[in-house]
Amino acid sequence: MMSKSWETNTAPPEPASPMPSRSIPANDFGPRLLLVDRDSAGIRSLVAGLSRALAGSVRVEIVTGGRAAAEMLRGESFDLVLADLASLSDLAGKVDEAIARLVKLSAGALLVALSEGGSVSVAVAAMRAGAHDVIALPIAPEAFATRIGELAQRHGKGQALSFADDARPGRADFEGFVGVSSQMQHVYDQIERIAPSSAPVFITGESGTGKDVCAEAIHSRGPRAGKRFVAINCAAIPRDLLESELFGVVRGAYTGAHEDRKGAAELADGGTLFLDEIGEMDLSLQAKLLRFLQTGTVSRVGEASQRRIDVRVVCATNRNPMQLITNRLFREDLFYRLHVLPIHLPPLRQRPADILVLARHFLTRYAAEERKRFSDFTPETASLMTARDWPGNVRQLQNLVRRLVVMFDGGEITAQMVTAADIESLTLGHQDTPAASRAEPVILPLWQQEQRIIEEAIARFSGNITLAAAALELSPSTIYRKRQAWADMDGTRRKGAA
Ligand SMILES: Nc1ncnc2c1ncn2[C@@H]1O[C@H](COP(=O)(O)OP(=O)(O)OP(=O)(O)O)[C@@H](O)[C@H]1O
Repeated sequence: MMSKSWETNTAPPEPASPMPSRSIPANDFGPRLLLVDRDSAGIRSLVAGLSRALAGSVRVEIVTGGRAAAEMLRGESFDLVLADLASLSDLAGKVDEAIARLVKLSAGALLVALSEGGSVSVAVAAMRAGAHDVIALPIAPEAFATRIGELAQRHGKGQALSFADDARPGRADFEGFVGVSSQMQHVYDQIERIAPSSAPVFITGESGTGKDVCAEAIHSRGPRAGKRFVAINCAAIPRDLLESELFGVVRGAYTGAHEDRKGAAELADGGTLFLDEIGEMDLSLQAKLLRFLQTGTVSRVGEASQRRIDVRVVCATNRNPMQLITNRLFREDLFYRLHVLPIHLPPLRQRPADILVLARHFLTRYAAEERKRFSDFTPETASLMTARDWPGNVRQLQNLVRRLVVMFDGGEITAQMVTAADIESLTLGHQDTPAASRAEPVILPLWQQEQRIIEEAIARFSGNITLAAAALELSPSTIYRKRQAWADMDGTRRKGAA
């Protein structure tokens, strides 16, 4: 087996020169990287830069070819496997087969494929076979390190693949974000690094992790800060209206178009256009968005002429974009146009250091708003809060603290108070059922139960979706999206019955 290794905290190799062959260090506390390549100076330079940026005594093993990689993976475990797709042909004839074999052998490692001028279909095949990501080469060393850091955070390898401290003290807040964790420091650094560029940004993260906050931070930190930031939520606007909301409309283009109107893209000219919940955009509008990104021009609905527009596009989704592509709900070509600078916001449960910091921040803010005096959380409550999973992320924590402040008069927040405030959200929508119907419960499909709970919450707040969403710890856009889906299902059923 052809293999070499180096340890970065002692003697990082010169980027373009051959790697020194070293024995494996006895002291083995840092991350472990396996590079599978074809002796490519470009790739080795990237890996040398990455390993210098990582914290700890990084050990890098290099093998040429997929078979050697498989052999290495059978005997040792790694934190990160970087596989140049062009070097795997000796392992299997097809890229997906080779990647699938490496994935199987590298259990627990982050597996990233590198593709030099590779086609989109090869990248998708590698992703489908289990690669965590495919990075197209060439790429700048800094962007490469950022991408690996982002993937490590996303796939729970943030601790093993943490970046060396750059001696700057951790920031407790940043452009609307509150959070001291190393994961959030990484997010702040990424925002600072990408803000000056005009390239599209693709933000991913579970609902409530702060994707809107992130988009605004990118705008505020960049050279377009003096111009407009225009956000459009692709899930909240009915499908038929989204095109005119995005690109504008001329008078008479359709019934109800009473006047010429600019769309979000035109309004954002010179500034930033934020496309939230991009995964919900339908395929025909995706084609128009792609054309806009390719040409930099828009046509209002009902108008033949083109208008040139200069916007920076930032988009966000809480869905897995690769899954959307696989299910043919999102165009691959549009994805690769938008996915130039990716940022992932880690869920709150993966950054427990932020939970109390955020809880105290919201307590201070809402207590001031409600003119009440709260001191702090009791130690027992603090550990209870830190141990929770927070599936609704920061939004759920924020709503809970807001309810606590509204429900209680002040003082120290106890575990009992938290439980009481929580029960309120859990029992929302439950009503006493007559004994007879309790005796023979009818089990409705999950979507119907969900629909009932959501509609009851909306009714309870007199039709105010924002308040209903807050009580249910959902985003308003999720409610809009679900209502649209139920309406579509209704329409389909009616058509079927006719
Ligand atoms: N790190 C943070 N610090 C302070 N507030 C935060 C942070 N993250 C999120 N928030 C707050 O949590 C709420 C939800 O954030 P945001 O709307 O940005 O989430 P999201 O990821 O876009 O959610 P969704 O996908 O449901 O739209 C907002 O009120 C936001 O201000």
